[in-house]
This record gives sequence, C-alpha cells and structure tokens, in this order.
Amino acid sequence: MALMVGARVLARNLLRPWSRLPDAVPGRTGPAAGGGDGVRCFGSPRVLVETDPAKGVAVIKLKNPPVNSLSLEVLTEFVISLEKLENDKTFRGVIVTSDCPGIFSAGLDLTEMCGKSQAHYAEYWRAVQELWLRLYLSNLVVIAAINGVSPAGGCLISLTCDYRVLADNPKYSIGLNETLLGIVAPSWFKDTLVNTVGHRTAERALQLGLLFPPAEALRVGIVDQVVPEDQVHSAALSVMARWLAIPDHARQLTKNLMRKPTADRLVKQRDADIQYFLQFISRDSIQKSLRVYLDKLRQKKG
Ligand SMILES: CC/C=C\CC/C=C/CC(=O)SCCNC(=O)CCNC(=O)[C@H](O)C(C)(C)COP(=O)(O)OP(=O)(O)OC[C@H]1O[C@@H](n2cnc3c(N)ncnc32)[C@H](O)[C@@H]1OP(=O)(O)O
Repeated sequence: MALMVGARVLARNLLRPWSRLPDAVPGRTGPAAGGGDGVRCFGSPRVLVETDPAKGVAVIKLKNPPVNSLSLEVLTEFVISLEKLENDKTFRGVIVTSDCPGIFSAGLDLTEMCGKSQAHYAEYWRAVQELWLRLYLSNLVVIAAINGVSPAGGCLISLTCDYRVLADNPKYSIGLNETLLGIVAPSWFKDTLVNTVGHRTAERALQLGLLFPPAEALRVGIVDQVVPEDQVHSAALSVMARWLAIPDHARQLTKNLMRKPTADRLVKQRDADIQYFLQFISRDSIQKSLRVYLDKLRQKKG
C-alpha cells in the first residue's frame, strides 16, 4: 500500500502539463519569480514552481503547512519538479524557498517515521535519499533562500544547495538537531555538513544538536550570507546571476568533482542504508523518543 503512494503521486504529476497561472495553482498570481510577464508556473499543491524562462531561473516554493515537514508526498513532488527543470534546457538555476511564513522546513515528517509499517519506512527513506542525491548532484545552480527556521531535514536541504542566503531573524535558526530528538543524523547528513563547515565544527554541532541563529550560522559557515528578511529573494537572485555568469560545463564538472565522492558513498550502499534505517527507526526506544518529541510539540500550544 505504502509503495503505491509514491507511484500515485508520480503518475499524477507526470501527467500534469506545464501550464500558466492561475490554472496550475489556483489563487496565485503575479510576478512571483521577479520576472514580470514571463513568469510561468507548474508544480503540485505542496511544491510550487515559478519559472522565468527569459532568465533561465526557477523558484521552488515548499508549501506544506503548517511547518513544511517533508512528507513522502512532498519529497516525491520535489524530486519530480527538480527533474522537470533539469530536463528542460531553458533552466540553469533554481532557488529553493518556502511559502510557509517563518518556516523554511521543520525537516523530515516525524509522523512518517512513527508507528508505520516496515514497508512504509523503507519507501520513505528511499525518497529521502532520492531527494538528497538529486539536489546534491543537480546540474542546475541551486540556491537556498532560507526564509524561516530550518532544523534537521530542513537544514539538510539547504546544505545540498550551492549557496545559502538566510533571513536575519533571531527565530530562524538552522542546524542538524537530530540528537535532541534522541536520533542520529545518518552518515550522509554528516558528510554534507562536514563538507560545508569542516570536521570540528560539524562534530560539535552534531553531538550537541546545535541550531544556529543567523549571526552564528554565518560565523560557522553553515550559511553564506545573512540579509534583512525582505531581501532574501532579491539577494538569492543576485547570487544566482553571479553563478550563472560561469560557463555551465566548467561549473557543473567542478561541482561534480567536489561532490560525487560523497554522493557515491550513499549510492554504493543505498539498500544497506535503508536496512540500517529500518532497524534503527523500528527500535522501541527510538519510537518512544519520537512519540515523546511529537507529543511535546503538540502540547506546546495547549
Ligand atoms: C539511521 C538514521 C536514523 C534516523 C534519522 C532520521 C533523521 C531525521 C531528520 C529530521 O528532519 S527529524 C525532524 C526534526 N525536526 C524538528 O526537530 C523540528 C520540530 N518542529 C519544531 O521545532 C517546530 O514545529 C517549528 C519550530 C518548526 C515550528 O514551530 P511552530 O510554528 O510553533 O509550530 P508547532 O511546533 O506548533 O507545530 C505545528 C504542527 O506541526 C507539527 N510538526 C512540527 N514539526 C514536525 C515534523 N518535523 N514532522 C511532523 N510534524 C511536525 C507539530 O506537531 C504541530 O502539530 P499539531 O498537530 O499540534 O498541529
């Protein structure tokens, strides 16, 4: 059953033709990608894609309220949208951002990892791997416009990008906080962080589950730029222009040179990584930690 969900999402989206606003995403109009008339949109309800063919740039906006958790559907739709952009030679760059105010992404969807079947966990983990691989090795220039808090899986998405712009708001912390939940960031999450901030900073951040506020995030290099909140998108567009000034083939080969060894480590042992995840997540103690954490989040309001 669980295996069919991804396939259903895939089929529904592959059949969806490129289309123009407001038909594709009812209720959304205007030059959201900053390109005026040329802006075209496609995507799915949870992963909006606004494209500016004249500039060769697209914006992927995550829209899975309330917290942009990365459910199986979001992961699947994200991969499909990315693949469409990769396959269309019009596009050379993509900005990844959020449509949920104040939240870039709350990370992996904890409800997908709690109280579900082994088959579901396996399908979910494969989808997490797939998104990471696609983003990490994308031929496009990928820039994160981080306009909200970005823990764990949200941070991972940012780390796969070529450049990170974070909005300057003390609430918008970013980091791999898995240990705070009583779980462990997998080796490829760890590798992505080490490749960004270096071994010592990564070791300390991972063990303590640190979530860095903007100034600290910039200091340790987990983000590349911190800008006033209303300038995140324009700053990302400026950075994009600089990266797009480099010839694609040279930049892509260099990116591949830097990243492929890390990606290959996962590719070579994808099934083993899934088995490890299954064993880990199915432990009673881990399920209990996740339930306690989810309950705490839910009770916060009450
Ligand atoms: C071998 C490897 C094994 C395992 C590796 C597994 C790796 C996991 C990586 C991850 O990404 S785990 C997820 C880590 N995420 C977090 O720790 C973030 C948790 N969320 C928050 O801290 C807060 O929700 C927020 C700061 C993002 C937003 O705060 P606020 O605006 O106050 O919203 P609420 O806290 O009230 O949340 C609203 C609603 O959303 C639910 N929710 C929050 N986060 C998640 C999540 N990650 N997955 C699923 N659901 C989430 C929360 O429970 C609330 O639900 P209600 O039913 O009460 O509405």
